Order: sequence, then structure tokens, then C-alpha cells
Amino acid sequence: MVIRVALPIPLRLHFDYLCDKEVSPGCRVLVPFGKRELIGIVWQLNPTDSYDAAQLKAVTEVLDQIPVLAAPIRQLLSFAADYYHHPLGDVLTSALPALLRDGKNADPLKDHSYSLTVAGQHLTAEQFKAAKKRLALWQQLQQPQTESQLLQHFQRKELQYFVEQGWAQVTPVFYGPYQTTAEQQKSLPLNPAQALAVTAVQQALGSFSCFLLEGVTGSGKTEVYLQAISPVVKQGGQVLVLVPEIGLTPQTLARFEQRFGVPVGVWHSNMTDLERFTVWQRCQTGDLAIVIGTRSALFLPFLKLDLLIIDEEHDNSFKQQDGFRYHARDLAIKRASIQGCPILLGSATPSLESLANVQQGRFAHLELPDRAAGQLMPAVELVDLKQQQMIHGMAGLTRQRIEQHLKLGQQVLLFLNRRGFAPALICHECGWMTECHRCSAFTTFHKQSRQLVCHHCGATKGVPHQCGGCGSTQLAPVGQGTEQLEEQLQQLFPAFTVTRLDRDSTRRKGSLQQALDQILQGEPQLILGTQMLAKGHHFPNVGLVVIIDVDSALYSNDFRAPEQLAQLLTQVSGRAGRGSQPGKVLLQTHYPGHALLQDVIQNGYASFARSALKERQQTFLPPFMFLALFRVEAHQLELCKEWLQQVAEHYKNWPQVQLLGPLACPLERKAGKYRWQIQLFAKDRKQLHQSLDSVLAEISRWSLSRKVKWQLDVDPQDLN
Ligand SMILES: Nc1ncnc2c1ncn2[C@@H]1O[C@H](COP(=O)(O)OP(=O)(O)OP(=O)(O)O)[C@@H](O)[C@H]1O
Ligand SMILES: [Zn+2]
Repeated sequence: MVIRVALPIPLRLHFDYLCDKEVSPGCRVLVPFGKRELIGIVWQLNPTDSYDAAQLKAVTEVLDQIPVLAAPIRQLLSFAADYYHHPLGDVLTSALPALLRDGKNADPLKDHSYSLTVAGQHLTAEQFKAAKKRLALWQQLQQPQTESQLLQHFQRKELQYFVEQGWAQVTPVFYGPYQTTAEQQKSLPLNPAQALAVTAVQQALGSFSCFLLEGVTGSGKTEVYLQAISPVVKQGGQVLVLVPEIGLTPQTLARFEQRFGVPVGVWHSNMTDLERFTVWQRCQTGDLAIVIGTRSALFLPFLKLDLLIIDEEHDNSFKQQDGFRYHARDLAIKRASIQGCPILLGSATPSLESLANVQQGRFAHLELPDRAAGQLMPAVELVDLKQQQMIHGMAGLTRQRIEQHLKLGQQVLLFLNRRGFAPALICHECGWMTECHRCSAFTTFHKQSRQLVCHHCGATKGVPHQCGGCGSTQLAPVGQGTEQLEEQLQQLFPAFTVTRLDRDSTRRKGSLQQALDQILQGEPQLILGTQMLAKGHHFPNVGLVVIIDVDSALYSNDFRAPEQLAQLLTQVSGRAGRGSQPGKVLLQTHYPGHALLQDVIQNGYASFARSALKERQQTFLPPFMFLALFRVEAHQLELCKEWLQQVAEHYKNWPQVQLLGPLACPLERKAGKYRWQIQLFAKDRKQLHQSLDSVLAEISRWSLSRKVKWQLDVDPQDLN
């Protein structure tokens, strides 16, 4: 038979092979390709279009009996490859764990079950005396446990010790559909708005539908998720919960684990290949009831997926920014429709895309207008910075308020979306500034590591002693980053601790959890950080939130900038007053009269978003227009322009598609290459996609295409 195989190569082609063994679509095969051998996925059996059988090579080996990509996932991936116009082989690769891409055996995983022997049962707690860990293990083993469960909390040598002592015995088990035990932690009594939301989702189980849960910060969206999940898990179904990249805290996981007595898996980029592979398999066998994961968890092979949830659905990290540029929210909706199950999107600050879908009747709208236990929304006060005497980037009023709240025994959270010590060093004599020699950007001064770091290409170098322009030694930091603010806060408020949360301070494994735990203990203190602080955290003792600087974000060319700023302001402010005390927000700005600030503060995000949506409609922007973007990079600027000129030329045949460009990307040089783009707008999605198909076919024929690096971004989020 002839089989059509998708190969992991960046070509928009598929390849046919002869195969005399039994094989089904979705299985991996090893095939000859040029001088190499590649692992591909069987995509179609006996394709009907023409091929020359005499020319075909034979498959070297069939690697799977059971498809690693089941039919629903193949359907999803095939849709995705079409929609994002991305090579299918590359799309499939994103959906498989690395070990499977490398050819590892995909047979169902075997685990081991540990249970107490008769001798083990006759032990008593007193016998363990000071050996607390062993006592805990013995208590855990009162019920048989799988090795993978035990290894989450105990070391392997402890398990071996129990076996050597004759206290425990080991038997092999295969993962299968998970077992439910009684709910472990009681659910909260819902308020009426929550109850309505939960009922709506529960009633929709069993067929496809899409809900937007728009609930203000602290309105108890997580409780809605948990109670919506409950019946699914009781009936043996599986649930996928997608969260933003940095939203997957140990606290989130604990909340889901403690509520249901079922196995919960996590999936994120900071796991080993083996850990990912194990989760992948436990999904496939049905052993995991719930998976909480970031973007690519969307492609996991659930045995019985009955509900999808996307928390913080507006978050930009759901869009992949390189390679296969998919939007996990949009593909998750597609996946729900393929599986025939409901999907629930939740946010305090929904994306304009989702709100438009509500207005057009595609999503059902669920609202939580108030905080869960009746707390007030925090009051926002603008601090006009004009002509103020600033100390360490803070006005007098700001410093006073911080002090008041600390003295009341509350925590104060300060938001500054710039990590490092200072955005650049400047020469006091001639004005020269430290620049990245590979990017059109300044390099950030990191004081603790004594480095200049480019936040765009990652290049680092030592701190110079002399100005690169005039040789003077008068180099001083300009501007303020979190590292600097931390130092300054310590000087201003020496009696209180300062906890900094940003990408640098949480790099070490476990350090984020440590910082969060410390904050949750509630001691009065200063918490300072970047947008990492803004996402979903519940810090009940935060009484005051200070937003140090938003001014640079008020004037941006990106049409999405206002939406993103409004989301950020609302999310950060929403960390205040979640406990028993009402919260306050101080927003420092030189532009207190700015329309966006006034609108968000006076009328709230919901109102802002609805008027922003009207504006998008009037100015012909997404989501009322469909947008795609060609970006090209090359060491020579001329090549970029020339390539885009050819794209523009082709678009003369497509009057229904409007062009913006060729123009330089906002960051025109990155890692030594020039970057240019063309934006394409169309009212009709189909026409846009047809035009893309036709231009892509052309592009592959241009010799110039081999001299530049180009990408297509469909529904781009980041226009940079
Ligand atoms: N029905 C309820 N009664 C009392 N407390 C509740 C109820 N529902 C939720 N809560 C509590 O309210 C707090 C806020 O809930 P949660 O963190 O889920 O809010 P959220 O809507 O996700 O907020 P954000 O969007 O800011 O992350 C939690 O401490 C939660 O336990
Ligand atoms: Zn750089």
C-alpha cells in the first residue's frame, strides 16, 4: 500500500512511501529521506491523487501499533496547519513530546503499586519516633499508592527502605482510567452569580458550546471552575485547564488537588522530557483526571476530554511567538468543538476578541460583577507627578501612603514593569548610552550580576568603566528598574522586608514558591515586581497597590496597546483589598487627565472594553477585520525591502486585501538582523486566507526567499 507521511521538515509538502506492513493514520514510521532517515507520521492511506509508484521508496520501519496522534488530534492539527499556513510536519512535531519525536517506545506506561505488608500494618506511629518522613510515608501507605504518586512527596530510597524492612510490597500496575475517591475538601457555598455560571456550564456538558466568564478581580472564578469540573470528574471524564505561562503556581495546583481525590497533572515548559512524556501517557490512558498546563497542553491525548477551561483568557502568552504561531485559546475552542464538549473562558479583563464573540452571539456570557465575599473593589487615586519632588521615583504622597499602610499592619505591593537596575547607563559628559550592538535597543544594567543585558537578544557583557564615546569614567544609571527600586525601598523603609518578584529573582527552582509562601504568611512588608505579580495571585493582606510608572505605555503606536494597558492596570489593581480590609490603589502619572486612565478608573474595564470595541469597529481593526503579517529578517536591509516589495507586488491581484507597509518593525534590528514587515487586513477571512495560499505558493519559488528569513503570523498579537 502507499502511505502519505508528514515529515518534520519546514516544507509545505508531504511525501508518499510504500508500506507492506499494517499501519494506521497517526502512527509513526521511520522512512528514508535523502541520505538520512526521518521519523514521520502516517497521514493518509492510499492517497487518491497521482503519484508514480515506481519512484516510491519503502518505509524502513513502522514504530507504532496504536496511533500516537488519535483522530480528533489529527483533525485539530490539520485545521491548525491550514489556518496558520504552517508546514504540517512542523505542526505535528509541536504536538508530540520530545521523546516520541525521537522514536521512544509509546507503549502504555507501567507503574508500581506500594502497599503495606502484614508486618507493616502492625507497626505503630510511636515506633517512628523522630523519623517524621517515614511516619508520613507509613500513614500514606494505609491505602495502596502508585509509585508516581509517592515520588511526588517522598524519595525513592525511603520507599526502598520500607521494602527492605519487609514493611511494604510492590506490585506492577498499568495506568488505566483513574479512580475517584470522595471529594477531599468541601466546596464553598456559591453566591448567586457564581451559582448561575456553574449551572450554565454543567447543563451544557455533553455537547460543544463556548462560555465567557467575565468576573471582576477576586470574584471567585476559580471556585466556578472547580464546581463546574466536579460532575465531570465524578463521571470519570477528563478536564484540561489552560493557564498563562507564569500563572501555574504551586498554589493553583494545590487547590485543584485538594478539592477532588483524583490525579492531577501539570504541563509546562520547565519540565524534563521524561516528566512530559509521563504526563502525555497518563493522559492517554485516562489516568489523569485533570491537567493544568500552559499553551501546548492543548495537544495532549486525552482519552475522554469532557471540559476545557482557559483561565486569564486575555493573556498574551497563549499566543506562540515563534515557529508555529498558534493561539492556544482559538485552537482550544476548535478542540472543544471537535470533542463535542463545552469550553469556559475566564477573565476579569476579557480580550476584545472574546467580547466581540459574545456580542455576535457565538459565546454565552456569564458575569460575576462583584467580589466573592462582598469585598469592595479598591479605590483608585491618581498621583499627579508634575512638579512633584520625587525621591526614588516616588512622590511625597506615595511615600506617605506606603508608610501608613505598613503601619496598619498591611502589605504594600509596588508594580514596575522593568526588570534590572536601570534601562541603560549614560555618560555624564557626552550623553553616550550603552547600546546593544546587535539590536536597536539599549542594554539594561543589572547591578547584582554586574552585567549589561540586552532584553531583546539576551546578549550580556561586563559593565564598562569608560564611556564608549568620549572615554570619560562618569557613567551613571538612567531610569529605574525593579532591582534599583528594591534597594531604594530598603533604604526608605528599613524596618520592613522587601520581596522582589521578577524573572531574575525567581530563576532558581523553588524560589517563586518560597516568595509566594512568604507573602501569604501575611507579615507586613513591601512586595515589588513586574507583571509577574499581576496574574491571578490572591494576596489577602495587600492593602495598597502602587503603580510606579505607566506613562511610557500611554503613547504607543500599537493598536492593541490601550487594551493591554487597561488589562494590566485592572489586574494589578485587583490585587488590593482581597482580604477583610478594603484596598487602595495609587497610580503615579504625569498625565492624570489621559482619557484611557480616566475611563478605566471611573468606569471600569468592562465599560472601557465596550467602547474600545466600538472604536475598533469604526477604525476597521481586528476583531472586525482579519489581520496577518509577513515579517522578514536579514543582515542586509535591502534584501528585507526587496522581499516585501515582491509580496506587495503579488497583492496587486488581491484588491480585497489592504496592505500596510513595507515598514520597519518597531524593533528594527534584533540580534544583528534587520526586521521589516507588511500587515495585511481583510474584511473577509476566507479571502485573506486564499490570498495567503496563493502568495505562499509564489514565495516558495523566489530565489530571494532563500536569502532571507521570513515568517507569516496569522492573527498576530505582537506587531513588533
Ligand atoms: N462563594 C464564595 N464565598 C466566599 N468566598 C469565596 C467564594 N468564592 C470564592 N471565594 C474566595 O474569594 C477569593 C478570590 O477568589 P479567586 O482567587 O478565585 O478570584 P478570581 O476571580 O480568580 O480573581 P482574579 O481574577 O483576580 O484572579 C478566594 O479566596 C476564594 O476562596
Ligand atoms: Zn540585543
